[in-house]
Amino acid sequence: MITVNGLTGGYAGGEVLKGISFQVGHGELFGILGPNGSGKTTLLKMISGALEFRKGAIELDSRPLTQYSPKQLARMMAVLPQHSDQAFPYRVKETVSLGRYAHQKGWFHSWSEEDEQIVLKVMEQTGITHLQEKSIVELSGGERQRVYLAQALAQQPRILLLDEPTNHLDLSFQKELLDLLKKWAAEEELTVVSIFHDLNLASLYCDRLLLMENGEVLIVDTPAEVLKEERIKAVYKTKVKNHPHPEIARPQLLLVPKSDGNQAANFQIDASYLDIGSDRIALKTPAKLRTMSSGITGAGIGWHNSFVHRVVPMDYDCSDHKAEMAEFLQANGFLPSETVAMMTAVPAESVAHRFFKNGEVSIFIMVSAGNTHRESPRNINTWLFINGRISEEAFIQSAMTAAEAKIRVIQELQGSSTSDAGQSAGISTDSICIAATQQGELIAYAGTASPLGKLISDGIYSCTKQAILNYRAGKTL
Ligand SMILES: Nc1ncnc2c1ncn2[C@@H]1O[C@H](COP(=O)(O)OP(=O)(O)OP(=O)(O)O)[C@@H](O)[C@H]1O
Repeated sequence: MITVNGLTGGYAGGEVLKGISFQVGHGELFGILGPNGSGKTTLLKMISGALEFRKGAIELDSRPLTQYSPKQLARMMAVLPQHSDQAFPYRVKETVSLGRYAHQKGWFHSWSEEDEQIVLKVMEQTGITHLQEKSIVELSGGERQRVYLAQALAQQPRILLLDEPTNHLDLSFQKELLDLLKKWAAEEELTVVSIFHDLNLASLYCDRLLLMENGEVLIVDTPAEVLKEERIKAVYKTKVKNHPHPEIARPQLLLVPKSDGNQAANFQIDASYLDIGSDRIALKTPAKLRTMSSGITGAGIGWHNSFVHRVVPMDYDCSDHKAEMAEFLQANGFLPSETVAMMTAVPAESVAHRFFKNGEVSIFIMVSAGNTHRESPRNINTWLFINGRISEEAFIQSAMTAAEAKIRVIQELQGSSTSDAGQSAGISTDSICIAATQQGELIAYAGTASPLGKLISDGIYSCTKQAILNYRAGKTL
C-alpha cells in the first residue's frame, strides 16, 4: 500500500506539488493524469525516493519511505522512467540482467539459476528474446522501451512506477504491455502507478485515476468519474466528446478537431435528392449525415452520404446477403463504407416519399412496404432524414416516435384488410435509417410532444399508410 499525505515540494525554482494526498492499494493499477507541467513526473520521482520533498509524508506498507535503505527500496520498487536516447552500449540481455542487482547479496554474488530463469521469462513476456544479443543502442525506441520494462520486471518489484510506459510503442505492444501489467497486478499483487498522456488507455486499464492540475489533486476516482467531458475540457482546455467503448464498460474520450473536412454549405434533404431506378432508389448527400440504422450495410451508428434502397426479385435468396449487397453497391458506384443500404422486393415506384416542414424544422421520409405474397406487407423499410442537428436522445426518440406511428397505421389498416393482417405487424424484418444533417441549432428532443416528434409522427404515419396502400393496390392489379 502506498500512502501519500500532504506531499509538498519541488525544485530550487519553487514548489511544484502542493499538498498531494492519495492512497494506492496492493495489486491496483493506478493512473496519474494531468496536462504538461502539472507535476506528474515530480510526484513519481518523490514516490521513488529520487527527489526529496519538503512537507508531508509517503509511506510504503505503513513505513515511511525515508526509513528504507536504497537497496531495500530497489527490492520493493522498480521504476521505468521516461527514457532519453542516452543508453550504455550493453547487450539487451545484460541490460535486463541489471534488474537482478537489487537481489544480489554481498560483493561476490554469483549469477544463480533463478536469476537466469527470471531474466529469460521477462524477456519472453516483453517480446525481446530474439533481440537479446543485440546492443541496446541498435534498437528502435519501442524495442528499447520493452528492454527497460523487462529490466524493471526482472527486479521482481512489489511496486512498479512507470512514466508514460506506452511512449514509442506501437498499437499491439501498447496493448500487450498493459495487458501484462494488468495480469501481474491481478495475479502477483503488483502495485502499478503509471503516468499516462493517453486518457483512453488509462481509462481502459486503470482501476482508478488521479487527475492533477497545477501541482494539486483535482480528483481521484474511477475512470468513469474522472473522465467527464466537462472536467477534461476544463483541465486540458480542449473540447472532447465522451463515448463508451463498444465492447467494455469504460469511457473513451474523442477529440473534436476544428474542421473535419465534412463541411458543406447548408443543405436540405428533400425529394430532389432522390434518384429512382428500376433496381434501386438512391439518395446521395453533399456531406456525410449522422446515421442510426439497421440497414444491411451501415448498421449501427455512423456517418454516411449514400443511401440505397435496393429492389430485389421476390425469389431473391442468398446465403451471404451482406457480401452480395457490398458487391452490388460497388458495381453501382457506391462505397459500402459510406452507404446505408436496405433491400426490398416491392417495385421502386410503389415507395412513398414526402417532404414535411413545420417552421424551422423539416424532414424527408421514404417508406417501402412489401416483400411478401400475402396481402399485408411483412417488411416495412423506413428512411427518415432530419434537416437539423439532433441530440443522442433525439436520435433514439425519433426511432421510438417512428415506430409508434408505423404501428398506428398497421393497427388501423388491420380493420380494412380482408386477410390476416394481424400476423403481419411488419416488425421483425423491418429496417429503419434515421439520418440527420447535424447542421444548425441543436434540437434536443424528438418525442411525440416535441415539434420534431410531431412532424416525424405525422410524416411516418402518412408515408407508411401510403406505402401499404400502394403495395395493396399493386397486389390487386
Ligand atoms: N529538474 C527540474 N528543475 C526545475 N524545475 C523542474 C524540474 N523538472 C521539472 N520542473 C518543473 O516542474 C513542473 C512540473 O514538471 P513535471 O515534469 O513534474 O510535470 P509533468 O506533469 O510530468 O509534465 P509532462 O506532462 O510535460 O511530462 C514544471 O513546471 C517543470 O518546469
